[in-house]
Amino acid sequence: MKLVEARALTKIFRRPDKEPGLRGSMKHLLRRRFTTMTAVDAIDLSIEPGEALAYVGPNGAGKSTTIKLLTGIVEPTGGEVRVGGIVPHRDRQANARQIGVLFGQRTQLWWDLPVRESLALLRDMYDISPTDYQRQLDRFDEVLDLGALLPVVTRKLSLGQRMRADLACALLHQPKIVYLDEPTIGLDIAVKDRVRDFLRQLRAEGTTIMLTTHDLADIEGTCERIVIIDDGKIIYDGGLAEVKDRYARERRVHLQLGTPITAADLAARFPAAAVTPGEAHGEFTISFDKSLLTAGAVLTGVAQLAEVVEVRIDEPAIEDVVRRVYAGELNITPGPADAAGAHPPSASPTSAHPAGTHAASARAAYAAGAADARAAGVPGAEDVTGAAGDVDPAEEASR
Ligand SMILES: Nc1ncnc2c1ncn2[C@@H]1O[C@H](COP(=O)(O)OP(=O)(O)OP(=O)(O)O)[C@@H](O)[C@H]1O
Repeated sequence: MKLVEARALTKIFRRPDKEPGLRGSMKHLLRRRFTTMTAVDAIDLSIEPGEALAYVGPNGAGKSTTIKLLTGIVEPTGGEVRVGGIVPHRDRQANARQIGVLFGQRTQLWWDLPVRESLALLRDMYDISPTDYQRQLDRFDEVLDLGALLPVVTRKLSLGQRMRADLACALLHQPKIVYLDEPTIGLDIAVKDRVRDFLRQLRAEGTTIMLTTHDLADIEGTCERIVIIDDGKIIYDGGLAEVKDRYARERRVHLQLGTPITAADLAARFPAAAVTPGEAHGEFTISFDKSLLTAGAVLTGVAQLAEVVEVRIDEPAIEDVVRRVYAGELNITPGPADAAGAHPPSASPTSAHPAGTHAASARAAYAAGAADARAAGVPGAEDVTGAAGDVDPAEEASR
């Protein structure tokens, strides 16, 4: 049985369209206007128990809203969703027992309490036995070095320490599935590595994981499936390795040669490749499509022309691939494996989307390498709260 099953799941937010200031508020009172925003647009998504899924997309694509729909914090405008057989927004308490959630941008720890007290409160809320509780604390101490953080008041934790404590909170009750929304955001490299190690360990233990991130290094080694969402629609759902294979065919061989040779000599030897000279004398990069040439053939060919002193071969990171998808350079459509496979892409309609311009600007920000489009002022990027207040009150009233 599928653990998560969503069919045509849709969330449309309504935002009051009001001019600023008191005058704007008065006008809005007399004549109420709203702008609608389709944050999640008829997505189909299923997750098997034990799967680790990367859910990626540009700012404003609908990732956090999907997670909120799966947690029950937000009620869908259309479609169906079940997690472990439970409809999340109808039975939030029962759903909470089977899920763990981490929103990297906010904490679920009590701000003025020591971490130990927050965990004890969660223990009581989830009705965890003393033995299970102690076993979990021991485990978190081992993998997250939690012990040192237990007596510290949340507001005194650094961001990295807070994230480790939040991970412990999300997993304390051994949930069936854990949703991790940007678990490495703002962390330094050392703490990121630690969190990534922890994710890999969770994966190895068979925990079902849904991971959203802008840092695609987070998903390598943890997720074998990638779902790409853009403009509220799922535009790709398939294997991570397959995406890399199909859309990341470029290889780069960086060479340091010991014999005087020109880029033109190398280019003449490899007509199917692009040759770029490096800054230092004898340095060259040969780029090619791996379906046309192999790194082995390049090395053999170069060795016939010159002495090879050093070699490095680069594969594109998945981040480059996804960035190209966002930038519209690559047209990802489901391949034969997807069409027949376990994760068919969303059959969502391709109607004009009110978020189009917004998403286009987010795509541009992402494509330009902006790791966080908040810095680029993408609207709505900070407009995410983890509370029930997420649901637009006007929208609720209109139901
Ligand atoms: N409570 C809300 N009221 C109105 N619009 C909202 C609300 N929450 C989200 N949105 C809008 O829905 C769209 C999707 O937002 P969401 O937070 O799901 O995107 P995201 O992919 O998680 O983006 P990010 O990477 O920036 O976190 C955005 O345009 C956002 O402004």
